Amino acid sequence: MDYILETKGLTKRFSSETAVENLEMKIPKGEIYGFLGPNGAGKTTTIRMLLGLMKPSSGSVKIFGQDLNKEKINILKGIGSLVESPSYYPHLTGYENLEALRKIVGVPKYRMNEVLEIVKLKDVAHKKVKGYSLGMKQRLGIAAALLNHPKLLILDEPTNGLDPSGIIEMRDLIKRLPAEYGMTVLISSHLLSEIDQIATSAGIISKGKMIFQDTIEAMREHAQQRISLKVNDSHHAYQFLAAKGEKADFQDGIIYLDDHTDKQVARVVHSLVQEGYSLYRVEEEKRSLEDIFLQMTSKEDA
Ligand SMILES: Nc1ncnc2c1ncn2[C@@H]1O[C@H](COP(=O)(O)OP(=O)(O)OP(=O)(O)O)[C@@H](O)[C@H]1O
Repeated sequence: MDYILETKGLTKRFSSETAVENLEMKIPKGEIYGFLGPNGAGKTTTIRMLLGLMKPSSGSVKIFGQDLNKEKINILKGIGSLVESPSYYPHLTGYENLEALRKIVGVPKYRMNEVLEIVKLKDVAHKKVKGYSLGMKQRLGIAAALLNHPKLLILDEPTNGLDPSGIIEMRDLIKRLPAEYGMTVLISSHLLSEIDQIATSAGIISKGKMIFQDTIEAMREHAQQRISLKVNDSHHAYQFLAAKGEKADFQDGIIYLDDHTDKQVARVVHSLVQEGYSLYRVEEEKRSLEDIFLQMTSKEDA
């Protein structure tokens, strides 16, 4: 697997507590990686270490296949980030604020219009920033982060404090980045629903430890409990499935399938129909992702 970012045993201890403990973060190239955890879980501390803003107590960070400790300047050239709400000169326009940053980054002027186009701020670029909504200010921050054509974009809670329309705009913007610009995105959030809607893979951190890391589909599969099948002549249908070695239960005339993937469910349905059974219902008894998330993070409390 081609990881654009990989940490090994990443740990940060403050005098009284361990904020990040033995983190093995793996971000595949081209993904939107949702870094999810309750407030105080250690997301910002991790992100600060990934950006070289804070020194780890132990462990290492590899980005673009290079060690952050050794190749910091080179690596940071390929990263764009939005870590805190950016501060602007309120009496200058969005364009003028961005222009000041462009000069620091040292990219050609034509890049200004490109990034304003990406974040959809072209129409308001010549208005003063003091009239911008928080969402517009955040998108201007992303425009600045995109100036140097980053391969990796790191966003710490970019939707915090935004109103619903601001959240939708931000979400749409982030979703376009991998496909249209070949970027990989790391986005942190304390809201599962947000990660569920934006990310393609996810890591869940709780009390400084990574408690889950996989694709979003795998995370959703965790939320799947069991499939119930309502069939005619259900007792015989159950015996037929059991004889075939399916992991199934039978209760009150209903057949339940445990731990079945979509493909396995399709296979069971197909074989029942082929055998001549009438299938009335195939239903999923589902715990919500939110339940799973709460369960995972509260387990750590126990
Ligand atoms: N400079 C510091 N000195 C001491 N403790 C710190 C420092 N920075 C963070 N911490 C502690 O480390 C833990 C993790 O904090 P962190 O800000 O990384 O969490 P977070 O997941 O980003 O949460 P939030 O979303 O609330 O910012 C917290 O308990 C916090 O109090």
